[in-house]
Amino acid sequence: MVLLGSTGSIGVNALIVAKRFGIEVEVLACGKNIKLLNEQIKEHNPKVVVVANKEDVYKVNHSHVYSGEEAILQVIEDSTSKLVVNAFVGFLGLRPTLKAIECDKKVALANKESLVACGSFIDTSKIQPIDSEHFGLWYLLQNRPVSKMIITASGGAFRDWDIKRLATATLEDTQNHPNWSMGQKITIDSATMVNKMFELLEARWLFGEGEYDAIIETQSLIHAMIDFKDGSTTAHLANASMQLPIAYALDEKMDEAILPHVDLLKVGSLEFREINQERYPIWQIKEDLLKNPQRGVVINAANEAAIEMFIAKKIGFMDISKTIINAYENFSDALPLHVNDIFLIDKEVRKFVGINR
Ligand SMILES: NC(=O)C1=CN([C@@H]2O[C@H](COP(=O)(O)OP(=O)(O)OC[C@H]3O[C@@H](n4cnc5c(N)ncnc54)[C@H](OP(=O)(O)O)[C@@H]3O)[C@@H](O)[C@H]2O)C=CC1
Ligand SMILES: CC(=O)[C@@H](O)[C@H](O)COP(=O)(O)O
Ligand SMILES: [Mn+2]
Repeated sequence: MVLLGSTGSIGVNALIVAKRFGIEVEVLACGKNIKLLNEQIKEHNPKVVVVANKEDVYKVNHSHVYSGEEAILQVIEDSTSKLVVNAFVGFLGLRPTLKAIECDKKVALANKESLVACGSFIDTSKIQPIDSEHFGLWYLLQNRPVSKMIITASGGAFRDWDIKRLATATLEDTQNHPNWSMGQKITIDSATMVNKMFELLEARWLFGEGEYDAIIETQSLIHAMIDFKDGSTTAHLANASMQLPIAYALDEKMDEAILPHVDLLKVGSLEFREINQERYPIWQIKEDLLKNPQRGVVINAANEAAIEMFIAKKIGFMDISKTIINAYENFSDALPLHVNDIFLIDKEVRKFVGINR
């Protein structure tokens, strides 16, 4: 397989699963964590390696090392693997997703920003999602009429904070996720509830038009539920580990125990909450966005630009959602008609956010 983002939270888990299934690793690509990359090279013996920066190439213990975005695309094109695992974070992951599909490879897709920004131009028949909620929906779907698909949210780091304190939340505070250990960006997205908004869009592109919604389940043991037209509701429960969705994305014939079952007697009770617009202002645009999913490119770009400013301490935590909503309103008529428009709109939105902060 080709593994993009090998040093991240998903990448590390993907290598554990690949080793267990005896899947050969042809390519490893990452950003700046060369120490971990060198350990991965030793253990997985890839044919080719790609890092973000030219200055790091000499630090990598391998004879075929390339750097930069163009090299990633070239390496995908040259690879013989039929599977690309895309675990890059952010808009950076989109071109590799498009390239892998163009090369007729199957994409095990963790990089949700690809679908959020460009879902209308992505052939989802080539994609197996690595996201716990979409894996849950995929697992539950059967040939019966569906009334609604529901995904769950943990509520993120601030679900129990007094709302008045949220404006003062720091980057460090955002990283205090109640249930999952993930990369920095998605953990911020979880705290703002942008992650769940992204996941509703992701679901819309993966499973088609229909009713989608999200609720909070505080332990992240239920990942997805389906309301069927007949009045039945089914739920997907699994312990909070990405190794299960990854295992299915890597091996369709998966027939072994990956996780211990959820022990409901130990769990005792589950708590559900509504997603409140005062705590999570991004939820104000949920209905409109689900009616206009092609506008995901705007919220993705505004979110990435706002997070950069939050990390640089130029804006506060609650300004992230404000920035996204402001950009969403300003770019109300931005309709991508071609895949190239996605890259143009992305650039324009980032410029707008930079000027209007
Ligand atoms: N973590 C999770 O449980 C889940 C994650 N996802 C999605 O999966 C994706 C990855 O998330 P996660 O693993 O948490 O993120 P991480 O931040 O942990 O990992 C991101 C990976 O991308 C690499 N990377 C970052 N910038 C560059 C660059 N410029 N060039 C090349 N590589 C780069 C990083 O390299 P390095 O660290 O070496 O700089 C790292 O390998 C995201 O889209 C996220 O939303 C979806 C569901 C669950
Ligand atoms: C593990 C996974 O799939 C994440 O997307 C997770 O859902 C994030 O947690 P939140 O539910 O807090 O957004
Ligand atoms: Mn998820």
